[in-house]
Amino acid sequence: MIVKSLALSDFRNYDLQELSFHHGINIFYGDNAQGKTNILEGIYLCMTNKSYRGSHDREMIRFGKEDAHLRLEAEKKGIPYRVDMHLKKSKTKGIAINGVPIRRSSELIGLLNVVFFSPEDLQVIKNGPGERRRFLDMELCQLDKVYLHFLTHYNKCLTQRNALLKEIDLSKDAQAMLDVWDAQLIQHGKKIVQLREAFVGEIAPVIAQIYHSLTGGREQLAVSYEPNVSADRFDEILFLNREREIRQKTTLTGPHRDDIRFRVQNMATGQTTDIRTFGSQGQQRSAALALKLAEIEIVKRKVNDTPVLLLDDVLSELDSSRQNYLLDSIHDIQTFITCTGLEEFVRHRFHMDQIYHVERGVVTRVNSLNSETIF
Ligand SMILES: Nc1ncnc2c1ncn2[C@@H]1O[C@H](COP(=O)(O)OP(=O)(O)OP(=O)(O)O)[C@@H](O)[C@H]1O
Repeated sequence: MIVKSLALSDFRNYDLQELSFHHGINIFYGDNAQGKTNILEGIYLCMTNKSYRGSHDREMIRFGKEDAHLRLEAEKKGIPYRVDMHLKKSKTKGIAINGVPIRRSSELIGLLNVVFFSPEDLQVIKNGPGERRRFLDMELCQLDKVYLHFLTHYNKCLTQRNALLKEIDLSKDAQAMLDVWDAQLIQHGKKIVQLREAFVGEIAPVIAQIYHSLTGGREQLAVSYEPNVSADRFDEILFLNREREIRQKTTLTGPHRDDIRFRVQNMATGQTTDIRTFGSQGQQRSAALALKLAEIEIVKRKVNDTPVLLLDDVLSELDSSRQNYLLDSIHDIQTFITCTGLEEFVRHRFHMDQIYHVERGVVTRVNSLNSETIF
């Protein structure tokens, strides 16, 4: 799929900006804090209803304004889509798809497919399990509406159950209320565990294959799902943990405590290491890159079309062999890259289809490169 255009008004540091894009590689370059990431954020927001940075709607509205408007035109499998978004300071945003307002924002999710890659994603292996769960959730929600449904209900239920645990005594009435929440937690939690298990099972061999070629066959990566509790034993373990949860006033059992394990085997020595805690920075970065590239592959398989790729300042964080690997892998995908300068692109002869210069919330198309633009 491709994003054809984006129009922003009063979004972040943009007053009015209209942009059309190339179906290949689009580069946004400029100094720090000029508005490059804001463009990617606008694209991502229109495609997923969420800010990749986790910002609230009101934070994305231009300082001093009450509303922001975004319009994105895309094409998926030859079918055109238009997303209009109206962000409001103190009300929920309005969204229309092809001119028709939607009642629930979940209707937008999964319609268009995007993969975002930022320097923070390179930390996903070494950071805490919350980041790895976030990866699972973001992927699964885009690919599976059923997952989104279970996750939303599970999270609501978890919040209610934790609120009850904060107040609960051991009286019969309170325990009966807990039983009600437990039944729902189990019902939705089991589905989440099963869907995560299937997803990791599918993505693991793809990650392994990419990692293998990234390391020139020297290392093998095994990725596995590490559920806090298996779907079969959820009821039993939740019941066993009840007293402890009442004492600690929080839910200790369930997929909100899951993780993904990354183990690397050195082919020469046979030694296996859990790279979440013992990996070198290089191993953790290669695994994170493999994870992102596998994400693209899985979207391609499931949707039968390529996702759009957003690379936010990520190339400068990779060494040249990983840069080359990444850029070689994405030749058939519409890509948006932000960077502070073009020097590296020119030096390594990386392919660029359209270049934009970003300065103080104004984007201009660069039609020819000269030494002034590059250095
Ligand atoms: N709601 C807002 N209203 C107006 N300006 C904003 C708003 N939110 C952020 N900004 C401005 O946007 C700019 C940051 O933009 P952005 O994050 O896109 O930078 P960037 O060009 O990607 O920089 P870097 O290379 O440092 O990542 C800052 O100048 C910031 O003050």
